[in-house]
Amino acid sequence: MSTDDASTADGTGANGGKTTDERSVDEPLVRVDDLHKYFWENDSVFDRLLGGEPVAVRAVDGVSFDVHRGETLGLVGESGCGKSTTGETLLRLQEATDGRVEFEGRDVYDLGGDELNEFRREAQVVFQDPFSSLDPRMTVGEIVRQPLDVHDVDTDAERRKRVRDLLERVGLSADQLDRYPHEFSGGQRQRIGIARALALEPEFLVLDEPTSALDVSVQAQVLNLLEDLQTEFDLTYLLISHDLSVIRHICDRVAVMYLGEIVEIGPVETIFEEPKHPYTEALLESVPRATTAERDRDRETISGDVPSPRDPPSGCRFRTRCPMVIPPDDLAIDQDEYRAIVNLRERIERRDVSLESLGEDDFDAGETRAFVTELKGRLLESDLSGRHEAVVDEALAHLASADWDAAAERLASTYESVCERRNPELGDGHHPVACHLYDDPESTSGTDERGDQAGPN
Ligand SMILES: Nc1ncnc2c1ncn2[C@@H]1O[C@H](COP(=O)(O)OP(=O)(O)OP(=O)(O)O)[C@@H](O)[C@H]1O
Repeated sequence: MSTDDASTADGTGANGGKTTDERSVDEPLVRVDDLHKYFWENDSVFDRLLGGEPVAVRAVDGVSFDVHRGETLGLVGESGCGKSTTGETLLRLQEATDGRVEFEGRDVYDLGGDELNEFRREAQVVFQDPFSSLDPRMTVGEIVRQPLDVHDVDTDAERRKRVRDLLERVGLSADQLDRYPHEFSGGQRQRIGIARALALEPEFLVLDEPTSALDVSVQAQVLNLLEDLQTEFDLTYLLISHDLSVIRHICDRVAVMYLGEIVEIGPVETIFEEPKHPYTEALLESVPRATTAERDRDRETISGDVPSPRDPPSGCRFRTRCPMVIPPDDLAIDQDEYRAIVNLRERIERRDVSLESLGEDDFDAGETRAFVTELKGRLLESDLSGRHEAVVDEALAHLASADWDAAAERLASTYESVCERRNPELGDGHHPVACHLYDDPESTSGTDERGDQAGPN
């Protein structure tokens, strides 16, 4: 958690004559602006034989946020939504595809020479897996000392003293310097990883799932250690986690990520008590409940899988799983019925409906009716109300002649949602959310329709 006093020891003078306190108010330590990281994949033999264009995996697709001095910003979301790639790209461990990252006001991607070295000292990372991130052939002393050697910091004797101090500070004994990683438990190894990250006295740490490989009993100890170190060394954290209880324990603010984008950001208590985005609500709903009374309530999970970042849905990326997708203005329909028709539409658009056993082509009118009734029974769990049943019947009748496009168009013409046409913007302020449920009708009425955005090349 941030401390009230986020100032550093150097006092006044730097940065245009502002004191560090003034800087802490108006200038974030890290500023991420429209960051993109695409991985280009064209690796399968098939792809090469067909000579197809490489397909971008849009791991991070236009992410913007600030990290203020002394705070812990959490980055949360399901596996594969781009959290680690965001952390690694902003540290310049991966090359960005597009966008800008500033650290203390300087563009990280423009740094070279001494300035880059300094950034490498100031911004460090602690990885998830303390078993694979420590070199098994090095002693613990060598591991913690390595960054000091690489950056040629201090004299030999000072380095040795610093390593001993660091080990003690993270709760290990300086007598354990000559031992190897395999001689330590998971929690102790993570403490070694933290000591190594602190060796160069950084200002900023990316903590990438720092406790998720640890036993639950050890997790809280490591989180408490991270909190203590933050206060003692004026550290700023970006904490990446899929675990909401970890986020709640340690973060000041939370950014919620879905499929390469940030969908909501705000103070931790606000996000937990008054979530706005249906994805945030669904994430919170899917957390196991602490009390028996809470456990008795139905626990909802988020339906379906995260779509592929190679081909994300148009418009709002969560719309394919969203329990609150917005029907057209002129359509009176309840959400369950709308969701059933939206799902049916998607299957038809993907041609993911088996028609084989129903026969194909050359139906007469009576047979077409029977075809539609049979197909509807297979595809929909419950009956639709009058008007909607008629539209769905018309659409399914096109499938009797395997006219997939006509079926999809019939449904699109009645049921197309704003959620698929436009990608909602996150906006600014204390608690912004990227969801059309929160659109201001005045300001969005003239907005460009942006479906599947082209993104950077
Ligand atoms: N080197 C790579 N090449 C191709 N695709 C990649 C690469 N690294 C990550 N990805 C893809 O980018 C997307 C985002 O991955 P990332 O690891 O950043 O997600 P995450 O939210 O951190 O998930 P997790 O918690 O599982 O690590 C995933 O679809 C992943 O498969």
